[in-house]
Amino acid sequence: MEVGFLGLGIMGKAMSMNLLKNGFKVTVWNRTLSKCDELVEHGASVCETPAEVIKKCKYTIAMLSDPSAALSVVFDKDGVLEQICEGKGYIDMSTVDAETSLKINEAITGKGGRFIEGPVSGSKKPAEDGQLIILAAGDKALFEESIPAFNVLGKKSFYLGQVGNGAKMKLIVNMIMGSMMNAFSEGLVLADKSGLSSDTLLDILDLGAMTNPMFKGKGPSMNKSSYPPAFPLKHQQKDMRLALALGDENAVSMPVAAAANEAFKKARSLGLGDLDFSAVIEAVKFSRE
Ligand SMILES: NC(=O)C1=CN([C@@H]2O[C@H](COP(=O)(O)OP(=O)(O)OC[C@H]3O[C@@H](n4cnc5c(N)ncnc54)[C@H](OP(=O)(O)O)[C@@H]3O)[C@@H](O)[C@H]2O)C=CC1
Ligand SMILES: O=CCCC(=O)O
Repeated sequence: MEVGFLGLGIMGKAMSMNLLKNGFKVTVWNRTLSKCDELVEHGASVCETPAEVIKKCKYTIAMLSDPSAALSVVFDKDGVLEQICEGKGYIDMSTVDAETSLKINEAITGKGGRFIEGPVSGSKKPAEDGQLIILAAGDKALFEESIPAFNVLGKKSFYLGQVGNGAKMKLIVNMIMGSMMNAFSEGLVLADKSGLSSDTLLDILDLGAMTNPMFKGKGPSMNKSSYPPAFPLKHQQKDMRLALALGDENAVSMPVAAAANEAFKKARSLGLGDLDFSAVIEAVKFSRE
């Protein structure tokens, strides 16, 4: 199976590498073209524009930073829309809001192409290991045709119905994650400021009802003030912002998520946006100094 891949950031690079290792022919494009070099060394072909990738491949996956990037790659000059047509499928796995996904769906299907959204849960390591959780929605036949690729990229693929449902589900999952990360950060800082060992706190949490891979995976490095980016903080704040907008639309009061969003905004204003989202603990420390 031959696939195109647009966007080689932390996730896109790991996902496209995984497809290559599992026997897929992959044609890549990235805005900063030099980021394609490593993939080419592993057997990928490269194109200079998204339109060229779409022209070459029956199926193209995108993994881009945010709504504005997802829209620009489709609608701008040399973008996806210039070559999408009947017989071609576009699979956007970026985390965006439902409105963005619906706009892209309308444009793609208006040209005779097929579209699904497929945002993912899971970060850099699950992407490298093919252990993502795929939250797909849209054209059912395209979803089924994408299963061989999804089985390489992920451990489970959900089909959630109409376009927009995947985006909404993903934002809800990440809203919960961002709120949890804030509560966790406050606990670690409070333990430390109260004269307790935050490493011991991790051991205690790990033995009880709140044990989870996020606390277990990120806690030790947070206690060392180390935040190598797996999931960039700026993207987590984007997801909180989009989830809060979904709350607005549905008149759901979400004070916990709103407070978490403020902490992520504070962390961005401190210049921490490109670090891992666990760096939000620095905003908690800052507010207590
Ligand atoms: N990292 C993670 O753990 C996870 C991330 N996600 C989501 O996946 C998506 C990608 O995340 P991640 O790989 O971490 O992000 P990165 O910031 O590492 O990569 C972002 C990608 O988007 C491209 N891009 C940004 N703006 C534009 C634009 N205007 N036009 C074209 N391309 C653009 C970048 O290109 P360039 O290299 O030129 O800057 C890069 O390829 C995001 O939506 C994120 O929320 C979902 C699950 C987990
Ligand atoms: O969107 C990013 C999700 C990160 C994760 O699920 O660990």
